[in-house]
Amino acid sequence: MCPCENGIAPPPADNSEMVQVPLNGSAAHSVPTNGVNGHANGHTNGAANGSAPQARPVNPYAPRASDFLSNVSNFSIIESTLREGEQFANAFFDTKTKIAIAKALDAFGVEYIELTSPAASEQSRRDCEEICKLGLKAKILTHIRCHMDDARIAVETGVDGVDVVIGTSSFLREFSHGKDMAYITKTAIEVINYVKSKGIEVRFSSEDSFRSDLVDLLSIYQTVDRIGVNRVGIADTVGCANPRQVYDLVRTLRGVVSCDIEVHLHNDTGMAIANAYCALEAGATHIDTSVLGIGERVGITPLGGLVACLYAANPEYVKAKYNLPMLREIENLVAEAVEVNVPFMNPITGYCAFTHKAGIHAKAILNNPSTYEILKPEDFGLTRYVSIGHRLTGWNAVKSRVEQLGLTLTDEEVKDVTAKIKELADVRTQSMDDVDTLLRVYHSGIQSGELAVGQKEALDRLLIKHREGSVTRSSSPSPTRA
Ligand SMILES: CC(=O)SCCNC(=O)CCNC(=O)[C@H](O)C(C)(C)COP(=O)(O)OP(=O)(O)OC[C@H]1O[C@@H](n2cnc3c(N)ncnc32)[C@H](O)[C@@H]1OP(=O)(O)O
Ligand SMILES: O=C(O)CCC(=O)C(=O)O
Ligand SMILES: [Zn+2]
Repeated sequence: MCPCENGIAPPPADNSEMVQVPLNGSAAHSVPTNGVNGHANGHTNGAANGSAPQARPVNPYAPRASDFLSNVSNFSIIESTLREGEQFANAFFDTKTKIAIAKALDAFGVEYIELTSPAASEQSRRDCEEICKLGLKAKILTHIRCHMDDARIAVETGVDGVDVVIGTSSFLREFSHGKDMAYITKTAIEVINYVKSKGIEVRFSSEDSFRSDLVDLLSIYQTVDRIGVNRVGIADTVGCANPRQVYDLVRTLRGVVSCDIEVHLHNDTGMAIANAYCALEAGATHIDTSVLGIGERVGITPLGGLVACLYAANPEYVKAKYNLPMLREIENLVAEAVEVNVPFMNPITGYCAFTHKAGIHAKAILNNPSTYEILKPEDFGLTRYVSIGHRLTGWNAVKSRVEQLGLTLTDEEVKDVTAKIKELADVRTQSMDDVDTLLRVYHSGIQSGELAVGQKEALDRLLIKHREGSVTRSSSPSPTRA
């Protein structure tokens, strides 16, 4: 079976159907670079496969030093699984689970953890206090309405900061809270001054920013900036924005306020990661995430996807900042808590994230993983796989398995046995055991002289004999980690 077919299961424990390929040595991972991003000292492996070393190619798309506004390599994550994530339809986090998630996020290294409003319920308030007492490295924030009642409750919980939000679009002004911009501004000033007077951080955010009037927005952001708010937030509450709109709004705001800029981006049209990236390029400083992106409707920028995207831009920066091998554990923890599976195509941790299948890919990957990988699995504590028991396989992938099994075949013989794999795989995908058995039977036939290249009937006879038990079976060794 194709490893991707059953999209929600993890890779088979015995690695059947896949070959693990070496991560070091001649297969060293390198990424073409212009020298600005973290792969500056990477090296291509032109010598692999016997060819001469090649000049390092320049990547015209890597971040440029001239992007003076860009914070792609200078940002903080506000992790909102315990706030926005609690708004996911399936979410119910008891205190123990909230603490486990908060500790895991802290160990991963997120800079902020945002918690549900203590005004939401008595238990929410108690949980907020509990998490504040854990002594985590991450700063603890809570998220409230722009209202003095909520602010008073929030500052009593022991949080390091309060995230204040109020809708500014005509939709929300008319159908949610019913307040005009003058009232919103007046209340925002009162709440911000109050929170500041308690000596903790305060952020002011306009909900539904992209459907709000630009003049209203800039005017209120400028006002709160002048009174010393720590951050202003832009929220794509309905997930309607595209990367260019995000870039433009953040870029404009960057010219208007001197405080930090946070973005909160919903994923209704699948833009949340791209939008977050563009926000950083335009000068945003803080990105809201949740594990697996959980939140209202289809949620917000996922932590893992954002990390993948920013790692691709600057691996060394992201590796130094976060404990990347923890990502899988955190996603599994949250997935279990909200009773979902990690999606098969999830960046980094998806079932097939590091599985290579087609023969053309497999050959190149075996020579140099950078050919078809922008993320190094080992940086995330994960392993690369090459799947070979299918009709898209190629002789180079098969040769690598032959060598892993310690068998000796000529290239011509490997091509011959590859043709047999394809013939069998035209009927059904071959498991790793099936492939290994075929390779062993083929090898012993060649050794004993019962078989030569191109003798299809002789090979079929040997396989039937093997199936009938007249050839001693030996079990396949599990592929070893290089
Ligand atoms: C886009 C977002 O995700 S914002 C964050 C959403 N988070 C939450 O809603 C937290 C969980 N919510 C709750 O527990 C409850 O909704 C509470 C405790 C906040 C309020 O509960 P209730 O008082 O029963 O009001 P209800 O939820 O029905 O309506 C929201 C009220 O807040 C007002 N409101 C809505 N947004 C805001 C805001 N940003 N700032 C100030 N007031 C607001 C509404 O006008 C409405 O007021 P009303 O009681 O005068 O009608
Ligand atoms: O507080 C914010 O910035 C965002 C609030 C929110 O969840 C949203 O607008 O979708
Ligand atoms: Zn949201």
